[in-house]
Amino acid sequence: MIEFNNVAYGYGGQDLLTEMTLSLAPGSFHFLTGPSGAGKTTFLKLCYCELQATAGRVHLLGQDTRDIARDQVADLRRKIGVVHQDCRFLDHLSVAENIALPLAVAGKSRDDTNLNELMSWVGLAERADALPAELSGGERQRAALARAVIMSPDVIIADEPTGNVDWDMSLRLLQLLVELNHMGKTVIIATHDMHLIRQAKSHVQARVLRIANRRILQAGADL
Ligand SMILES: Nc1ncnc2c1ncn2[C@@H]1O[C@H](COP(=O)(O)OP(=O)(O)OP(=O)(O)O)[C@@H](O)[C@H]1O
Repeated sequence: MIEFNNVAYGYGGQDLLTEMTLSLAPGSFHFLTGPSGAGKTTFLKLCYCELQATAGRVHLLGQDTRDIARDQVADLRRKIGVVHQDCRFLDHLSVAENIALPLAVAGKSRDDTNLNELMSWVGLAERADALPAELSGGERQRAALARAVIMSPDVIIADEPTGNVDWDMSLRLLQLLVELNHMGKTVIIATHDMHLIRQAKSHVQARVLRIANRRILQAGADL
């Protein structure tokens, strides 16, 4: 699903990440951890073709990212839902309209039944008409997750989804991501939160990737 073969990436000519070789299987659940500034967001960007490796090969959903033409990147990204660290919304659109935005961008019609189901699933049915500015941190994260999955992607990437929410909300977000994984989605979550990783153990077979010394280490089969 996601394969790295001796991949390196650096900003401004110096390698931030190097010698990354790994394979994330379809339907797998991975946490990505490591110190602040280690390169977690950078690694995730390589996983959704926001950045191109400066060395080595990255295959996403069977395609070598070097061979993907600019106009094909949008197609690929529709198969990879991303919850960004600083989830941003269009302030003048309602929560429901923001969540449905990827459909409009892709030129697809909006199915209100599906949208309502999705909003209920993330617990935002009552907030459909609210504006983004009126949402709490946890509601924003759940709206961002709903927006990331509205195109039914194969892969969900979440960058610190529980960074600004309390423990109960962290568990709720984790539960949603576990449910997506149980539906067959490949899930990758960057987090500093070791409690969250331990908590996941009883719900999902998760693996941990750790960035240390510019390299990605697989932390073994268990947590
Ligand atoms: N566009 C950029 N140009 C130059 N340097 C960058 C750029 N983006 C990130 N960096 C640098 O690369 C390093 C890794 O950043 P990255 O955001 O990938 O780390 P991270 O592990 O996700 O950090 P955090 O846990 O704090 O979010 C940092 O030193 C950062 O300043």
